[in-house]
Amino acid sequence: MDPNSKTIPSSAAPPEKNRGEVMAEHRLKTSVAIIGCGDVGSTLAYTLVLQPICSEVILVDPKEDLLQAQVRDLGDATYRGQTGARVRAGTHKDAGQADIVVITAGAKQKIGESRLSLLSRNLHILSSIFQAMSPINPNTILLLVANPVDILTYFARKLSGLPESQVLGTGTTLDSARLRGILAQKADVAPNSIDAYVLGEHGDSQFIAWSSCTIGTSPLRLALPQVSDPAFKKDIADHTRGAAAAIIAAKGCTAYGIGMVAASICKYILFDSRTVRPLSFYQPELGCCLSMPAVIGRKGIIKKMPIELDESEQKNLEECAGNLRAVIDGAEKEMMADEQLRKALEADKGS
Ligand SMILES: NC(=O)C1=CN([C@@H]2O[C@H](COP(=O)(O)OP(=O)(O)OC[C@H]3O[C@@H](n4cnc5c(N)ncnc54)[C@H](O)[C@@H]3O)[C@@H](O)[C@H]2O)C=CC1
Ligand SMILES: CC(=O)C(=O)O
Repeated sequence: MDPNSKTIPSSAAPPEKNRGEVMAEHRLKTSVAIIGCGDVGSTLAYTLVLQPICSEVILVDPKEDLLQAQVRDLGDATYRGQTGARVRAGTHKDAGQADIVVITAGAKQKIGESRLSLLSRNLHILSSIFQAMSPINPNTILLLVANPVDILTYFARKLSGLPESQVLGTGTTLDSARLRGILAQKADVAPNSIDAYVLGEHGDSQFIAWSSCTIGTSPLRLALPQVSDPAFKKDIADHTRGAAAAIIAAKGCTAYGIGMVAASICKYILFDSRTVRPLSFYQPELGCCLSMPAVIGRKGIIKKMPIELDESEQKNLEECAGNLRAVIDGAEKEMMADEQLRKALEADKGS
């Protein structure tokens, strides 16, 4: 062989790629579809295009003028091309082929309204979305954001026909971020030095897993002795549970917190990062979807992470599951009375 030749001999094995190269190549081809580009969907899209998370963001919304305007505005934010992400409008069918489909479509709470009051409206929207996306990419990961997120995650699992591990809701990740924020203020440390979870419903029956909270490696009772006072714990829990209502009362929606939470979950999935977060996913022993700590990766929920709950937290969990189960039972009856929803549910039973 000519020693000066630059041609690679055909028998040479291609050089092995390291994990970074594999992930970079993978990132070149990854798409996140966002169904619903109102306040939450557009904030999520903005958060995604500012970080190197995916190569393409597909927006879907029946409000054509809003959709085109969001795509143009977000496109303007990508002009420097630092992350390489592109934004485009798509149909529900296009979205169903994406690597991740994030569902933010639906009604939102008005002042004083609870998340559960949105159920009937948002269940109809959810069912129509799955009909329009069908046939969905069997490897897609579905991330539910629209409320009531635990109940919609439960029905998305049924309506999509996807494996349980591929259907998850943002759940109490946002509530846990709020909890870490307030505990960080009280303890005068950075929020990322705190490990503290809100579990159960992303809603009124949520509870804090106090017994497992730590700051650094210190149990909370050592790092923040005020937690021995029940009134202090109640204030923290009320502050965390009431955060959404307080923000909505003043500005009409919450968007930045959930935008960051949902974008981070997309990143954990696409980077196969195996990060632990409290996500809403199906709990067979409880018969509903609610948030428990889980390991997230490229295939969705990789596994449930065990957590020790004390007696009162275990009671909270069971009460929370009982409430959610009662709402699911009521919604299933409503679905059976509604022709379109009944067909969607029966199609799932037949598959
Ligand atoms: N899980 C969480 O932590 C959070 C959940 N949310 C929930 O997210 C949802 C969206 O909130 P916002 O963006 O503020 O509401 P929004 O009203 O600003 O936007 C909703 C969008 O969904 C669109 N939409 C309706 N039907 C659709 C369909 N079939 N396909 C595609 N798009 C459709 C609407 O046209 C609208 O543009 C609400 O249910 C809200 O409660 C909001 C914040 C946090
Ligand atoms: C709206 C909502 O669910 C939240 O901000 O927690």
